[in-house]
Amino acid sequence: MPQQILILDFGSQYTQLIARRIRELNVYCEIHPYTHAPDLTEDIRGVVLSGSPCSVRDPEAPNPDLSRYLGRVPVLGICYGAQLLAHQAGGEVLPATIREYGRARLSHLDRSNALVRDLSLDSQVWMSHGDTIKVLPAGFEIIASTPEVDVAAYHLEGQPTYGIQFHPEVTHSSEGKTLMRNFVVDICGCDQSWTPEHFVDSMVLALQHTIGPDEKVILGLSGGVDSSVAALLLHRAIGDRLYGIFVDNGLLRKDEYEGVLHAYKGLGLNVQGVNASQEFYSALAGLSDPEQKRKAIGRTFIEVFDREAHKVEGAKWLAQGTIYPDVIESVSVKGPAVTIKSHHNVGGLPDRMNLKIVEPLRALFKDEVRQVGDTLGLPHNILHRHPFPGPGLAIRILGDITPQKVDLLQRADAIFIDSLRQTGLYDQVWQAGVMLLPIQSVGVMGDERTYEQVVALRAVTSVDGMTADWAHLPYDFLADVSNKIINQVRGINRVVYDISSKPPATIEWE
Ligand SMILES: Nc1ncnc2c1ncn2[C@@H]1O[C@H](COP(=O)(O)OP(=O)(O)OP(=O)(O)O)[C@@H](O)[C@H]1O
Ligand SMILES: O=c1[nH]c(=O)c2[nH+]cn([C@@H]3O[C@H](COP(=O)(O)O)[C@@H](O)[C@H]3O)c2[nH]1
Ligand SMILES: NC(=O)CC[C@H](N)C(=O)O
Ligand SMILES: [Mg+2]
Repeated sequence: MPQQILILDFGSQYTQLIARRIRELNVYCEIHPYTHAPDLTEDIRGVVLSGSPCSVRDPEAPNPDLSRYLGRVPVLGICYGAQLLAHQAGGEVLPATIREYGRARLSHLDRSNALVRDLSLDSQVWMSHGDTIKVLPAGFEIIASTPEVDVAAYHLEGQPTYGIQFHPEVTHSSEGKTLMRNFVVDICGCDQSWTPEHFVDSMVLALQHTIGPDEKVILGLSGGVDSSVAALLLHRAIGDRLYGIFVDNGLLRKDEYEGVLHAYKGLGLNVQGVNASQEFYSALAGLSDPEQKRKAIGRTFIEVFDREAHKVEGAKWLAQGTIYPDVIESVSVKGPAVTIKSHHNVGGLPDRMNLKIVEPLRALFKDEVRQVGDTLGLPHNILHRHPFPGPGLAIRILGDITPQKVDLLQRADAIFIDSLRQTGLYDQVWQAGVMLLPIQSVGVMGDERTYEQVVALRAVTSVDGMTADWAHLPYDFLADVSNKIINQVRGINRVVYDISSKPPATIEWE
């Protein structure tokens, strides 16, 4: 196991950001819910306690026994974490007279202290709290203050235990990164060796160790980043004992099936293309409810995949492109979120297949997956491909699905995406696509009345797809795309642009 920082999660909205900041320092870290705090092991070099929506004054609030860490490795409490350490040691945490959300500036700093050594006076920090530490326990010293908050940061004398009221993990804390570096590198002594190259080398060894010398692995490939990077890693570890399966569900974009297969062959991957369009169309026939469509697609994926996997004799493993946010969400302190959309998942294979699961990307965030892909030589067009949903165009055709509608949408979508590429706008938006609406509208073309379909263009900016804003594409660009679609795609006489953010809308329309 690499050296690591343990992050105990108390349910803060910023916990993943703490992990992001530590990973950016090339130090490995893991988030664990406070209810499952692991024992101290040699690889754990320090512990960060996250913030929380709870108040330490509430008898029901999280209050785990931290004695297994305190005094033995450095501990940094952030916001709730800081309040909790002070509260447990006999200090006093009270509701603040004014609740503080937003910017503040440091007005006092003890620069002899390693945590805040190179911060500047007047540095902006981000506050988000309703409680405040009024009285520090014996032995705790203040190392930073703001005009509103005396105890903006503290240190327990003689021990590597620290607390900060503000949030160094958010970018609004202008020297937050420096503070995190001081803790992780100087105080915990981590050596910043967690790099993509290091990850590739150690993961290849680990995969060779886990997967027996004659065992075969099956992997569903989609042409997307996650499954492609997983494939390259596995290929490096076990060569042609990796069997990739790429399913044409009849819902891919124009020329995508051939293009993706071609790219994979070029990478030396052992990939089988399976044309199952008719099966998907049959399963979708007559369905127009979004959830029913998603479920039918998920079911058909499993049937096709199951059948194809059985053709690979001696397969022992199923590989999946699961990434870290998927893992964290399933063990989150906040519990499972309500279902907005049922995401299809080829991973849901029937138990009777008896395959063991291998997930080489489970520890990585999306941008780290891209860095690893880059290290492994994944071509730019796959590496920076916009995300594309597994159910494909079926969730961009509102209402029931027919091959004719898929064909219409494929042509409109190709014009939009090609135009984005040609104008260099493709890399500036996070995801783009076209929606085929279940309505017709009146138009006039060459003096004749038309009564044809409407499409909506969708382009968003985002960091992780959880929230998104509509992309402010230039009017001239939109005008050009609209013209091209209406002139070149027979059956569409009107183009609109979707200007909804997420939330309250979602990126896909179904
Ligand atoms: N057409 C397909 N054929 C085979 N497997 C598929 C197909 N579409 C999706 N999958 C499987 O479903 C998984 C989930 O898809 P998802 O879109 O979340 O990830 P991805 O396609 O690998 O990457 P990205 O998020 O960049 O699109 C994929 O990793 C892949 O294993
Ligand atoms: O693999 C996938 N299977 C699915 O069922 C699925 N549904 C939505 N998406 C993608 O997820 C992101 C967020 O989409 P929404 O804002 O529409 O929920 C966007 O990037 C969507 O394209 C899916 N990806
Ligand atoms: N961001 C936080 O951790 C807040 C801690 C606590 N709920 C407070 O309001 O002070
Ligand atoms: Mg995908």
